[in-house]
Amino acid sequence: MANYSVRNQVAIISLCSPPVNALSSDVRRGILDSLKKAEQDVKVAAIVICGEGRTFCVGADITEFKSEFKTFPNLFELVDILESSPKPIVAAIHGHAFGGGLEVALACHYRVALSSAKLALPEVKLGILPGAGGTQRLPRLIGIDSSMQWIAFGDEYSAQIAANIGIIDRIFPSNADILESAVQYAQSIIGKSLINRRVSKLPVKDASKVSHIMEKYKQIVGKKSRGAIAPMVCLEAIKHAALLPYVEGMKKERMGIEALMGSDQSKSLIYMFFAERQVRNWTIPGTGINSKNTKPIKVEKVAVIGLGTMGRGIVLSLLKAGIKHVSVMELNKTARENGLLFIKNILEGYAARGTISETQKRSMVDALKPVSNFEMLKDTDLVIEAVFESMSIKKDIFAKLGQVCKPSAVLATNTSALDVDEIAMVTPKPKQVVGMHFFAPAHVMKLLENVRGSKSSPQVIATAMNMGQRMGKVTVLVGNCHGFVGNRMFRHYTVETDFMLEEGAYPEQVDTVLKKFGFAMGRYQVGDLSGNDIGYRMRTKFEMTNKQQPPGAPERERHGVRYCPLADFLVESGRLGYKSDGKGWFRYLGKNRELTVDNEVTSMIDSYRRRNKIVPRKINGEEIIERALYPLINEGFKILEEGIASNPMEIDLILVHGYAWPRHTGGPMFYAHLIGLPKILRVIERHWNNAGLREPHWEPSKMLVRLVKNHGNPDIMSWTTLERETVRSAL
Ligand SMILES: CCC/C=C/C(=O)SCCNC(=O)CCNC(=O)[C@H](O)C(C)(C)COP(=O)([O-])OP(=O)([O-])OC[C@H]1O[C@@H](n2cnc3c(N)ncnc32)[C@H](O)[C@@H]1OP(=O)([O-])[O-]
Repeated sequence: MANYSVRNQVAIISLCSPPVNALSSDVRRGILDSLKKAEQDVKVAAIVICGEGRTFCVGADITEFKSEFKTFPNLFELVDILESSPKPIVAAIHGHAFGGGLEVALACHYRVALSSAKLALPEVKLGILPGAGGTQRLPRLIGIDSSMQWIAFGDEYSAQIAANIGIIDRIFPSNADILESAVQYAQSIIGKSLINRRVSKLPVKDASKVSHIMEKYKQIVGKKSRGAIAPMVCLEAIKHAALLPYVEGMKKERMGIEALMGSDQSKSLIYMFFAERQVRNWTIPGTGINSKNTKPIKVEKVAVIGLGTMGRGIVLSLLKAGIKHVSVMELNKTARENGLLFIKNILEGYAARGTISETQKRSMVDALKPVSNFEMLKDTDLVIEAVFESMSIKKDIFAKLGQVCKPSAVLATNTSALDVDEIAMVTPKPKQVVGMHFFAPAHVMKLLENVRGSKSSPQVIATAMNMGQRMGKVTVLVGNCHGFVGNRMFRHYTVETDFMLEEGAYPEQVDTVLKKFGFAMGRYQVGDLSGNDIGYRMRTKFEMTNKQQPPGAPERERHGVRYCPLADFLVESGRLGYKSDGKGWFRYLGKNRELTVDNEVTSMIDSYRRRNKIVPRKINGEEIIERALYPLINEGFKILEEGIASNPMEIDLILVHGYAWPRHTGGPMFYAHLIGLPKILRVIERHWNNAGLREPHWEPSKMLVRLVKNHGNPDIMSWTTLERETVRSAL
């Protein structure tokens, strides 16, 4: 709803829909009713629209998208009604003016804001476009170029930046009373002509350059938002602002939003939006323990052990989260000095870019406390171990931590695959131990996969979850198993793509198909970037690499299971990727490290096929997608079945935020839901029937089989409940 009052000739319409004043049908109706009152009241000479509570308005109510166009006034009707008001309207912005909220503001005749306010048209991140005149009004205020930047990427901007380019007419200090300031401002413009204040009537300044600007953004969008439809539709809509009168442009905008709203990509992105919020409410499956009934312990002092790539990023994440005491322990002098220098340089960079102030930078540097022995960690609240991935080294460290740390200290390991329970058992209090699996570089990557050991106490879990949220991470709680959720699933993707190389595909073909699907890079380019030796080291642990095999051992089999040694040959011939002189699955040439196909790799694959008498066959894009992605989805169902993740959203967040799975498909589980579970199962069963135990990753998940058998293609939100019911009724 919207509240209405009048103060000294100024009518105040305040949006009131906690917590973020989304523009539900009630709020839109409230604005319209209040506007009518203000227009009819002869004592009112100007109008202020503001938001109650913590924010101005975050835009359309996403939960009402299905009925958005049906109820009067919908948003695009409302903005035109506002703009045509004969009385001047001032938008008073604090907190956020996002999406439809900013479009309402653009329809007002003046916009004022607190300096702390943030503005954005982020609809593209929901797979739609700013369909309430945003694509038509913004270019008339700030030009085509800036509008494409704002709308096609949906990023947020400070009120000051918005003022610099002409969106905001007056900025007030962040501690000012926005309503009071806006009312005074409104009084100052009473009686002024509205002729140049109706944005839809203004010309687009850089309209003549539209084709050139459009080309520029098409290129950027093509690279940055691979496979996403909405950014291109946004660009088209903005182009129409330059080429057509406002009314015609609005018709095009409407066509654009009608095409996008309800599309699979939009559904996926909206699912992601709610998943990112839902995941804060963690739960331990089958126990009744959850975020609502468990409190974290208070964490003031944190320690990080190890200042390698992971440790440095973790320290930076803690500093950014405002932790005032971060002990860092690295026994190797060079690594310690390099690590501290790296951290300080990054902080300098943040300060130079204005991401943090000089004062904040100084206090972050002051918070760093290098320590040289375990004794010095005795009053630390949370220790995060981030040393080399070796069970014996980690056990050594945890044994020492168990001796010196206070009993309430939370002891976390940043392992990416090792058994958290085994590590915990060397301490006197395994319930204090938890996994915190960060992703490199940890100060950049949004994902934190927290691992509950079988003994981790609820309070310890709550503390790790709370710390992740304080660091601004998408923090997902998972159970303890080899590779946890992400690495466990992703392994099948690499295994199966390598099998396709054996059978007839080439790395460039596989990568092209995966990039078309939406991955920023294909599986082989990612291998080259992160280093093909990483996987090799892992395979070495399980005695699987080519070099470890005794003479005469079958080349394409390990422990009775199908195996492709091509990745081993690559590493054993020194092709680790970017870092080995630009040689990996591909060759990276020149200053820009241009990716090129390398005949050496092609010959290696060809001769391997000849040696093994494999007759190559044509593998099409559909097969590549199915074989690369479906085994991974199958593993996702096994993870749900085992209670390692408590719902599909958690799995999807991990793959999207940690493994660059394209967000606009909603993650592997949502993608499976869109494709339809019966089709997914059919393909999995076909491969399983052909390969059997030689390819165990194709063994269908029992949960997937049960869901399809009993419910066909149930809604993703019901999967875990239906599974629980089926299992319970079978007992
Ligand atoms: C149709 C014509 C064209 C117009 C299109 C649009 O405007 S499209 C819209 C374009 N606008 C956007 O895309 C903006 C989307 N919103 C955001 O990006 C962020 O909310 C924020 C950055 C504005 C504030 O972050 P923050 O960390 O301070 O807060 P928070 O994120 O935790 O949210 C608090 C609660 O509010 C909920 N909720 C939030 N927004 C909406 C909404 N629009 N609707 C419904 N609900 C919404 C959110 O789910 C959460 O609920 P929970 O979990 O407590 O039950």
